[in-house]
Amino acid sequence: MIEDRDRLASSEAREAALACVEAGIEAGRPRTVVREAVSLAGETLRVADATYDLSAYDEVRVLGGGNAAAHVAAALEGVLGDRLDGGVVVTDDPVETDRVTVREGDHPTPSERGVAGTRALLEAANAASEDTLVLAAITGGGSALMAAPAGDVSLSDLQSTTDALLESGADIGEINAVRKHLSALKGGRLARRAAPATVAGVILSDVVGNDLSVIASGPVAPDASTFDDALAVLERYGIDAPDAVRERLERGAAGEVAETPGPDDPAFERVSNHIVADGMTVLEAARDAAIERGYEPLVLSSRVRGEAREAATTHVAIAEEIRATGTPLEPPAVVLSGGETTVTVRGDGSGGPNQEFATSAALSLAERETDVAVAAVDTDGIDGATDAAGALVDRATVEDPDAARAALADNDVYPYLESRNGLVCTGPTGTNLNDLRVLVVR
Ligand SMILES: O=C(O)[C@H](O)CO
Repeated sequence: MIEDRDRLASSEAREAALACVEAGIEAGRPRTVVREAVSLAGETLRVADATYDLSAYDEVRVLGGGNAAAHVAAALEGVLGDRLDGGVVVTDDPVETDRVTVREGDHPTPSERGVAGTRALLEAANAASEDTLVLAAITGGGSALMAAPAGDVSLSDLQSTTDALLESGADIGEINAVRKHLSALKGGRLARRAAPATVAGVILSDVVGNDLSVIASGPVAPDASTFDDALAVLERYGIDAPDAVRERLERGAAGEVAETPGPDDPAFERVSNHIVADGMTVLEAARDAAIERGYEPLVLSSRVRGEAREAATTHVAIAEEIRATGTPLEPPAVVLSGGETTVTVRGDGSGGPNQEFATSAALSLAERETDVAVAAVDTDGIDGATDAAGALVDRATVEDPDAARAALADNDVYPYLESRNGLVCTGPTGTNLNDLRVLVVR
């Protein structure tokens, strides 16, 4: 899965870090998690801990979107066979499917083809009736991919607002509070379209804490955020949004545009959402891979957030303590964490949160001459808007600390890591379960 793996695995610690990354991503693939969570026995469809009697429905359709949505659709086809009637998903990682129509969109910035695919998705939702069972295939990346600008908001308004939000350092809950209030689908509006169909969400979470209303902006989940919240996010991060965006949000805050549906909305009477994989799925598999190689594992948290370069120095401090005093565990050890760090973009380069994490970690390791291998990847294989999943570094990565500092200052770590043979490239992995960080302490 990892390109040029032999070159990257130049020491035992680096090899172990790559093995943990591969095991984590593999465990989070839709074909693995869907087959575990969804099964069919006669007329009874099980989705996680819920069961659905298929004889009660005229049709079963898959509707949804996200980086891994086509893989989820294909896995559902594998389970349901000819009991599945069709459906539509919007994704940037298409795979061949027999019954479900796969429409391509773009991520992280929404695009024209994403809007067209989402239109088809909304039409399919409108066509659902009370005799339809909708399996909602929702995965991370869905907010950008399922683009449905509402009211007078244009696609280009949506694009510039999305780009500004992504560069602002706002967290995903804040970003999606805005996106939900500019959309005809997000914030539970897809469920409203599909009502009175029965909806079973088959969800892969890339959101820390698994808030259903935030994952892919919660197309089939009740939404507690408001137009006021969305305006507050623009204010907090100084986002200069286009006029149509600001006008819609202000009109909504004044009660002139309907709010997103909340938990008491009848649209959710027949909706249940099931998280079939999340960051912990990845961490547990990475932990098992570490144990197999004779390392003592420490799963720090699946909820690490904040500025990537700062999170890195804390992670390195933990590895340093393990080496120096055997606290909280004796080496050889593997420290693992998940979650989603962010980058506040001040420069004008290319990179992503995992690449900035790795560069900052490498700088700390070089400064302290600490012998630890650090891998940091986005499990979808796309860190930031680059073709790298992340990076693998150790203290030898940084020969010239000023060059590493300059790359961080300019948010331009991709070329720096490329020149230091640090980039980890996987291509799109078919899943999206947030970040994975692995520190191998020998
Ligand atoms: O699409 C999104 O909103 C993010 O990936 C979080 O799910």
